[in-house]
Amino acid sequence: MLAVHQLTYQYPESSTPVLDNISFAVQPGEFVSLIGASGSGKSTIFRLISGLAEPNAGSIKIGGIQEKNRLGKVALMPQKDLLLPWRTVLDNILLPAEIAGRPKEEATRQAQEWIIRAGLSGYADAYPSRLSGGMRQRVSFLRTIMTGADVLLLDEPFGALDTLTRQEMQAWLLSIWEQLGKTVLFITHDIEEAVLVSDRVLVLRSGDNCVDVPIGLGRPRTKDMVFTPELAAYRQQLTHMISGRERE
Ligand SMILES: Nc1ncnc2c1ncn2[C@@H]1O[C@H](COP(=O)(O)OP(=O)(O)OP(=O)(O)O)[C@@H](O)[C@H]1O
Repeated sequence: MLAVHQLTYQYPESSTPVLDNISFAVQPGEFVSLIGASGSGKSTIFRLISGLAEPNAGSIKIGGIQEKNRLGKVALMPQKDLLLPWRTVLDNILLPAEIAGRPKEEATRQAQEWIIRAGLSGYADAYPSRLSGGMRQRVSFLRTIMTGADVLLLDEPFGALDTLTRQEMQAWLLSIWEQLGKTVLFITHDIEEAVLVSDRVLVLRSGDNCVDVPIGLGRPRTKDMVFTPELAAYRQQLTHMISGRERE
């Protein structure tokens, strides 16, 4: 579904490339996390995949096709929810449909259905200022899926949430992902979260290619899995990989 091949990128202001010869692939319907030290280039990969910047070398294919304009095929959910404060929940969610010129009635029906399935019943006409952090992220996610894109790029969506809300949102995201069947690439700083939600974890290390770690935990995932020895072993392996200690 998504194939990144020998990607290299250097910011014009910088003297060294932030990404050097990075390759990985994500299969249709997979949930893959991207982890790595701060500054290793995770958000830059998202900028390149979503077409906000062009790589210096390498290729990005969606569904086997390399196209400059990837809008509509991939959707980016940024760290900050960027909800428009003057629009209601429903109107925020409808924004991508409006931009794409989709018929309003059909898009509204779809958005209202998602509002119910996402546990936001009764909030369609509320303004973002009335919502909790977790609710804002749900609205932001629904807006992302209303683009109709097959590949969703989620850039640390739960980074600003407290632990309990974060656990709730992880379970929520997995249940929606199971209904949607979309391909997800997910950036997180939280190794436990990466293991708990993913089929595979990609570890990005500055000046190195990324390492692919398949996660053999069964599905559905439950929050109690964080207490299992399997998860503890993955946590240790990934922590060592990020810090480079597995080479010692
Ligand atoms: N617009 C820019 N111009 C120049 N350098 C940039 C720009 N944006 C990011 N960088 C640099 O590129 C490197 C990678 O940044 P990026 O945001 O992709 O990393 P990240 O892994 O997502 O980091 P974090 O985990 O802290 O969000 C960093 O050293 C950063 O300072």
